[in-house]
Amino acid sequence: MKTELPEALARAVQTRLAQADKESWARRLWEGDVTLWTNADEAKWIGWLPAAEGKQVDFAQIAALVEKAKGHKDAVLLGMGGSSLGPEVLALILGNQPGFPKLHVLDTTDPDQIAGVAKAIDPSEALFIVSSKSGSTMEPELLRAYFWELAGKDGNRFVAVTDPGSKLEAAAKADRYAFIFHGDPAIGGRYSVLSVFGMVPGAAMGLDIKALYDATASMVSACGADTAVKGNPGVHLGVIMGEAANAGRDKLTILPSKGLEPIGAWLEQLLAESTGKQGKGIVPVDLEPLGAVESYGTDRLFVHLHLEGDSDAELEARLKALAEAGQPVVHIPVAAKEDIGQEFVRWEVATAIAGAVIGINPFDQPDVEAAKVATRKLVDAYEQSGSAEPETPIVETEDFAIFAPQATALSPSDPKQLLDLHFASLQPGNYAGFLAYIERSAADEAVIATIRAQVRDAKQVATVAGFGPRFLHSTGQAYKGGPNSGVFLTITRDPDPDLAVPGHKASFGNVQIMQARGDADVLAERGRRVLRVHLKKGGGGIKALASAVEAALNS
Ligand SMILES: O=P(O)(O)OC[C@H]1O[C@](O)(CO)[C@@H](O)[C@@H]1O
Repeated sequence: MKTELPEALARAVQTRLAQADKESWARRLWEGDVTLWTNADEAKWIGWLPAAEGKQVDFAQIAALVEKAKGHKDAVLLGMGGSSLGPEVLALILGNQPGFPKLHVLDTTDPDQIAGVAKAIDPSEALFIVSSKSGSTMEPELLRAYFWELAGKDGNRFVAVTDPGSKLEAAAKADRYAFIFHGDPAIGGRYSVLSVFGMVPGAAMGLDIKALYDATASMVSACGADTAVKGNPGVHLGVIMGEAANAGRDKLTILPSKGLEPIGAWLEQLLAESTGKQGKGIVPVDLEPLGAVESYGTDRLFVHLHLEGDSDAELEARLKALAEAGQPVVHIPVAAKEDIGQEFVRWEVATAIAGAVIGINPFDQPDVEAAKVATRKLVDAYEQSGSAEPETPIVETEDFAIFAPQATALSPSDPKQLLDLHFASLQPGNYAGFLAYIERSAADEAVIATIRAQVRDAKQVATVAGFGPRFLHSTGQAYKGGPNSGVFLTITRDPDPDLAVPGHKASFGNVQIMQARGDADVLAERGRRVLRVHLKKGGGGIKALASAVEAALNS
C-alpha cells in the first residue's frame, strides 16, 4: 500500500498508529476487547476473523453442493445487503467456472429487474439460493414466494443459507430444500462474505473455495494479532480512514481499476453501515465519474485499488494530479483477482479499526431498522386496504411529480425553481444523494452518473447514488445515521408492467414505492433535506429528470 497524504493528516495518522501499537489494537481486535470501541456488545460480533481462515464452512457440505450445482445453467441468489453484495462481487470479478451455473443476484423489489432475471433463466432447471442471516428480511421473503411458484415448488432445486433457528430455516425444512447451510450468529451480514454467505454461492458457480482461503491466508496473517502495527495493512488503512473522517475528509471515494470495479458495492455497505451512526462516520462514494481536480472539495479521501495488468492512463494521471493538489490518495495494489479474499480481510479489519478511531460500534446498524419499520407500516396498511395512502405533490409536470415528505419551506410551483432551491442548500462538505427506486440497468446507471457529474461540478460536492431497496441495507444506514450533510433526491416511478407477489395484495411495484416513501419519511424525520421525484407512466422517464436537474443547475 502506498499513501500520499497531506501533512496534517499524515501526522495524525502517525500519532494514532503509535497509539495503536502501544495499546495493542490488533490483539484487542482479535480478542474482541470491547474497550477498543464503545464498551457495548462488540465482542459478540467478531466471528468474521476466524471465518477468514475458512473455519466457518463445512467443506464436505460444500463439496456436496458443488456436485449438485454442476450442470445447472443458472443459479439465482435471493438476498439483501451482506447476503447479496459479497456473492455479487465474486460473480462479477471471478465469474462462473466452465460447467457451472451463471450466478444471477437479485436484491430488489423492482418489477423490471425481477422479470428480467425470470426471463433470462429457465425456472424449471435453475438452482435457487435463498440467503438471509436473520431469515426474516422482507425482500428475500417476497422473492422466495415468487420464484417458489415459478420453479414449480421444487424444493430439490432450492438451497437456504441462514443462521440457525431462523424462520427461513423452518421454511426450508418444510419445503424440503436440497441444502440448508448455517451461518455463524457471531458474524454481521456485511462481514459475512468469507463465511457460508459468500462461499455457498461461490462454490455453486464453481469457484475453488479452498484455493480462495489459501490465497487469503497471507492477509489474515498480516492483519494478525501479533503483527506489529507498522506492517498491518488493515490497521494502517483503518487508521487513515478514521483520522481522515475525524478531520472532515469523510467522503471515501473509491477509484478502482476496471477489473476491481464491482468491489465498490460491497465496500459501500461495509463502510457505511459500520461507521455511519451517531452523526459521525464515513460516506463512501462509489462509481462517481472522474472529475477535474478543482471539482473536489476538502472532504475527500481517495482510495485507488489497482489490479495488476489493468491500465487506465486517465485514472493514473488524475490520481497523480489529485495528490499534487494536496488531496489524500491511498494506492492499494492487488496482484491477481484470485486474491480478492485478501481485500475482504484488509477492509473488514480496516473498518473495525476505523470504528475505534471514530468512536462508534462498527458492528451495529441502529438506523436501518427505522426505514424497515416505516415500510412495514405502509405495506401492512396496503395489505389491509388494497391501496396506498394518497399524497399531494408540490409540483407536477407531464413527466414527473415532486413530493416533499417533510413540512417543507420549498413551495415554488415551478419544478426548475424547486430543484434549484433544493440543490442550492448544498454547502461545502455536504453531499448530494440520488436514491433511485427504479431498475438498476446500465442505461439508468449511465443517466444517474451524468446527473451526479453535473451536480458535483456545479456545487463542488461529493455525490452518491443508490438503487432502492438495495441501498437501504447498505449505505442507507449512513444517510440516516451518519453526518447530517446529505441532500437527497429520491426517485420513484410507476411500474410498467408490475409484478404480483403470490399470496400478497401488494405487488412488487407497490412494495418498492412504499419502501421509497418509508425511507424518505425517515430521512426527513432525521432532518435530512429530501425531495421525491415520481416519474410518470408515459413521460420522459429518468432522462426528463436529468434535463430538469441540468436546467435547475444552470438557472
Ligand atoms: O441477511 P439478512 O438478515 O437478510 O440481512 C440483510 C441485510 O440487512 C441488514 O440487516 C440491513 O437491513 C444488513 O446489515 C444485512 O446485510
